[in-house]
Amino acid sequence: MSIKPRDVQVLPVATDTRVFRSRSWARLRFEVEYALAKGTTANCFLIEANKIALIDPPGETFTEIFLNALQQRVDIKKIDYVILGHVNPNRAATLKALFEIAPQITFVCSNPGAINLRGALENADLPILVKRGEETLDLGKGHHLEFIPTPNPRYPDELCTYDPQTEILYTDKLFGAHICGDQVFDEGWQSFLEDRRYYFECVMAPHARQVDTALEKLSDLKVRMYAPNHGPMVRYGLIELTKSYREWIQQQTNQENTVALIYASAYGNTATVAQAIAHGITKAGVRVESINCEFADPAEIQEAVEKSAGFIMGSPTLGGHAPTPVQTALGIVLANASKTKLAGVFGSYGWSGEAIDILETKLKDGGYRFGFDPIRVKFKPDDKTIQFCEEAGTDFAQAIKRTNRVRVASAPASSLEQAVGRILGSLSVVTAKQGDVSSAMLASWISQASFSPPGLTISVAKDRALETLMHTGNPFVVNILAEGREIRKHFMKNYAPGQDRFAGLETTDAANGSPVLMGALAYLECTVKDRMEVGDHWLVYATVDDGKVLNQDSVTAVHHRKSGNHY
Ligand SMILES: Cc1cc2nc3c(=O)[nH]c(=O)nc-3n(C[C@H](O)[C@H](O)[C@H](O)COP(=O)(O)O)c2cc1C
Repeated sequence: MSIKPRDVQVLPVATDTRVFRSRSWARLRFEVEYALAKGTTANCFLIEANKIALIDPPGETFTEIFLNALQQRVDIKKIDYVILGHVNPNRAATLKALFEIAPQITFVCSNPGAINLRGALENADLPILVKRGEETLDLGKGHHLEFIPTPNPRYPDELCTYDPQTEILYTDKLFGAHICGDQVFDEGWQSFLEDRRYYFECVMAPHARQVDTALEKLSDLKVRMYAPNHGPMVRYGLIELTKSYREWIQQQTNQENTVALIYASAYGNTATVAQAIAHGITKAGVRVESINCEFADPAEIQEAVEKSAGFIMGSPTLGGHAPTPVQTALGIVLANASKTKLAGVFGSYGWSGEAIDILETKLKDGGYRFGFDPIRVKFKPDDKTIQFCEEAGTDFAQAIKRTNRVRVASAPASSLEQAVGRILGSLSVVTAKQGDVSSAMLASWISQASFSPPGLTISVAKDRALETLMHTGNPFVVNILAEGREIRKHFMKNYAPGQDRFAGLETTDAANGSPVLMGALAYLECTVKDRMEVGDHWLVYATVDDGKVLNQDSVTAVHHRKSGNHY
């Protein structure tokens, strides 16, 4: 497959305002938020009034092409301000290059942002205007900018910027999506909702409480457009997306069980692992309360731990130790978390990883049970590790739900459940593979849905590992089983996170790359066209692109059930 090269798309979007969309058509990074592999855009905005301001230059993957594109539109030496919605080490290369060309620049960011920026640029004397929420910045011609700090544990320095002249709210991470394309705005916004939802689940759901506070702060502004860091600008679907965000937050806060995810990360690797674990937890219907040890006060950590059904601690190893804020948090956890709470440990390290050992030993000595074995990730995780972490998170959440479920074990199936149980479905194994990541799931809720084009629907429980590979555009294979128990038994097992689902089975790759089970009766090569949220499942509609009967003599395995409340 040929992929277009990275480029920068430039377009005027409002009075005196232009967007620079640095585009990557391929997956940009191995982080769970990029897992749908639709590429992304890093959006930067230029306001040219009496003073010139640049908002959110892109990360180092784009430094060169971005600066070239910028130089063609504006004299970089005349830029007065660079406003930063958040500062991360990845942006440092571009900021350094900009500052070298244009030493007249004054940076504008939040207070925690200023600390990060001085560190990232290794320059204690950087000219920085700190915005705490009260101060404005007048660029002239009506662009009298306002600033709204919207901190959260992942981005404690997040700062939104509002321009009353254009009524654009520059939202940084809020309202983004990782999609690449030519569309600058969100006309036909419904088609972006699935990607925005996925982005929300990965980036926002683990700190839903803080996102709620941010929306509250922003709700008084008269906004015509959201200008997020990634994906299309939000103009047409602004009201609906804001409403959806509120609903998605509500879904999180309504969950019965919470896991406290307590971590620190100096360079972002441990945070990436945390995000993958968090996604695995939230997709299983358990809420995550993220705590960044560096920015949380002891009372906040104590309260989160006391309220949660389990806790997971993560730390990088720096100089053979866990950073001091992690050690302090560990002390608070040991003093306040009852022994019945399920525990977990993870961390990114370089060569020895002592911090992970310290967390493991102290919690073990403290008498806690572990929901998964300590996860040790060398430097940056790859996509297999991300999958592993996500599945470990799901297992952790399921263990918590099992422990806390009020058992109504002997309640007989109601007549409705018994009747629903009489619906028959052929028994199949759905398989999918993208890059190095593959998964499989036994499925009986599959129906033919259309004839032209040939299409089917599959119901996938939200906490299934396979669910991540079943988004719009993804290929997969339905392996229809013959009568007999062998393959069925293979896939009925409980799999450990990241475990190869296909070990010991004869498989081949279909044309779309997904595994075909040679022992199946027939297989269908499919592409996901749409998905709909139906209670605790996703209903996936897919077209069948190709298929083959592998065994003419057997009959289709059928799944007989006694109740519609069980598989
Ligand atoms: C100053 C410094 C000291 C480090 N010391 C150790 C160490 O003692 N042992 C180790 O295993 N890794 C060490 N590392 C590697 C980090 O643990 C590794 O880069 C990790 O990915 C950082 O995680 P983070 O991105 O979440 O901060 C060190 C890295 C730095 C920059």
